[in-house]
Amino acid sequence: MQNYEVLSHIGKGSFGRVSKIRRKADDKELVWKELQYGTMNEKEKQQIVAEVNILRELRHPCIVRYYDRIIDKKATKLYIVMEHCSGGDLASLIRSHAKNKTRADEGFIWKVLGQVVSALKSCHRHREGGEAKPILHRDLKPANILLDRNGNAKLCDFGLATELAGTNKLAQTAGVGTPYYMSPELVNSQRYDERSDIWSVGCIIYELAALRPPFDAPNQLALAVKINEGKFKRLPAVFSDELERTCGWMLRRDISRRPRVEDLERLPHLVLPLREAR
Ligand SMILES: CNC(=O)c1c(C)[nH]c(/C=C2\C(=O)Nc3ccc(Cl)cc32)c1C
Repeated sequence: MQNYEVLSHIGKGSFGRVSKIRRKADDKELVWKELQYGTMNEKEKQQIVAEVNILRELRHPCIVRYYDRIIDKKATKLYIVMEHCSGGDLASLIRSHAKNKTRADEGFIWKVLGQVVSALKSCHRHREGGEAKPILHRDLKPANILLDRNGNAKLCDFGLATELAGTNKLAQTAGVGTPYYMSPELVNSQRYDERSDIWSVGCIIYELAALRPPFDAPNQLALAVKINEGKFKRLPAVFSDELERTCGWMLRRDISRRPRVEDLERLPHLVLPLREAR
């Protein structure tokens, strides 16, 4: 703890408070997520251990970097030290556009989609010791997509991530938020897989364009009905048919008709321009 100085409290992750800190050795600005494990049950403690292990295993430019973990046994607190992203999170950006009655640029939206798909590919296609070991995020939402100082997207908060694909488990949403981004199979506690994360990405990209989620309701029961109906308004006319079609593809109710990361990578807007021949 003495190696860091707390600068400010900047948000709330799953299970804990997020603070901006300074590493005294080199003045580097980082964050830590503070977790009070003394009041956690065994399942929550296992989830925290899983989150740290997953963060340590995943190294990707579009996933917030893990630096360190500190255990304060006296206070029964765990601190996970990670990369600071000065651009904040997409939820704040969406709120700001809605407040100022402005729209996100379509090019930016495609860039965010490309970077999130790239990050998810490193999760869904994770391998360990030559064995496929897919990692599902399971809690993708605008607040869990951060922006660095150059406006590049970074996935964060693997607090509900799991290394088990396809188990018939309902995501235990630790937060109290309304599950706007939950797929039909999770809502109906049916079998799910990596394409449940893709549904959430569809909701996020839709909301970044429309400034409201595709499925909205005053309570969780009404929201579940809307998610199962699967009907949502067309994006504002300023956005291209291709963005509209791509959101519709990710928001297919039938999980087998939804794209996987490789399908999305082939979208023309996501094929990164080849470097000019030198
Ligand atoms: C309005 N939001 C902010 O100002 C903000 C900023 C500048 N950074 C963050 C959050 C994180 C940040 O900068 N790095 C992080 C790593 C892990 C997690 Cl769970 C969260 C963060 C936030 C919420």
